Amino acid sequence: MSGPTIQLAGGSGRRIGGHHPCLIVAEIGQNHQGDVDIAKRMIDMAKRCGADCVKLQKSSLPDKFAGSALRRPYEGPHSWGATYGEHKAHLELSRSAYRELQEYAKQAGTRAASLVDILFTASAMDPVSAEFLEELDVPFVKVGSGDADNLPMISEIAGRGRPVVVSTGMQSLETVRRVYELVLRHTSQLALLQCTSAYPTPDEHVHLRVLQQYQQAFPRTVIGYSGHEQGTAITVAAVALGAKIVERHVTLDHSWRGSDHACSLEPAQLTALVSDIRRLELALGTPAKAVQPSEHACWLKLGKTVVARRELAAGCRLTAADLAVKVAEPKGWRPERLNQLVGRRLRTALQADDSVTDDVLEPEPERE
Ligand SMILES: CC(=O)N[C@H](C=O)[C@@H](O)[C@H](O)[C@H](O)COP(=O)(O)O
Ligand SMILES: C=C(OP(=O)(O)O)C(=O)O
Repeated sequence: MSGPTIQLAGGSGRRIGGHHPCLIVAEIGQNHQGDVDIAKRMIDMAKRCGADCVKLQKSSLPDKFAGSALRRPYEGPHSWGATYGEHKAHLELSRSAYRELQEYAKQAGTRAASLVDILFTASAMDPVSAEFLEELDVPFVKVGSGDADNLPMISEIAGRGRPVVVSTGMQSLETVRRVYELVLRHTSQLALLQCTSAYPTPDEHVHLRVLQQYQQAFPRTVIGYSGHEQGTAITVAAVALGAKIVERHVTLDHSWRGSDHACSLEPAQLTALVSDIRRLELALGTPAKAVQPSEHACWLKLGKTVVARRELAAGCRLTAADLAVKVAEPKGWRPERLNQLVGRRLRTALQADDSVTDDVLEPEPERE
């Protein structure tokens, strides 16, 4: 069974889920440090490393945060202002910057000498930003974990029919089920991502097996993974467990100021992640067990065959004690059929270690 798929919007023509390659999303988030030029460098980096999509986080600050949250002091090594409001204002890119970056992403393929562009989208951090992303005609709207229980906003987004990808950090299975049922009332274009919202996430809090739980509990949707752990191995494993979208924060430098850099992938890691996922997809193959053409050379060199255990005269009737299993030339009878040789008569004499081939045997007597 190939499983549900989503047709991405915005003219990309791409599908995700089913047998389609895993969509690899490079989450720029706010790692652009509030600087459009860094965001552009990150788009080019993501394209060069082979990611399918870049993603930012769009907020309208007074719509995402109450005054109390904007006024709270925010001091520390990752802060860009004395209050959380100042910090977030520094990191928020304007609507015109988003338009500029969307155009820039459209040309990313050309700059990387590739025929394929990189998809560009963002998470809608509030309903006003969700409307803006609709205007931008993004391939899908991302709903981050902080909004996974924001059913009013999710309902509005799903009502517009554009594919929606919901991360489910900080949520219970019951909440995720509500999201699933709500979105499916509007559209089938839904993906649910297992996520743990801890930066970085301790390995024991990742729970990749939730992917299997989601596949069973939410069979009509595409399942994926948004990771905040360190390194790439766990995200590759998520694909082995069936994730059809993976999202990871990316950075140009782990040591930069900002809460997300520590769990973000630098370019070499992103390249390795993409290459490992693509190798894994090939390696997952099909459930059909079959001898592969590439195994032939090994079989010729090391495959076993039935041989004479000792010198045997022409005309003798073979017993199990006459036969052994060894690597030999030429290939003769396969060891799994050794029992069928017992009672057969030899047409030609054999030396010890000679292969038992069809042409050393008298024809099998006709059965009555
Ligand atoms: C839950 C959620 O939105 N998480 C986002 C996505 O993973 C994060 O990127 C946050 O925006 C980021 O960690 C916030 O950091 P600060 O509070 O230092 O701006
Ligand atoms: C918070 C976000 O995502 P996640 O919950 O997947 O980290 C986001 O995309 O803005």
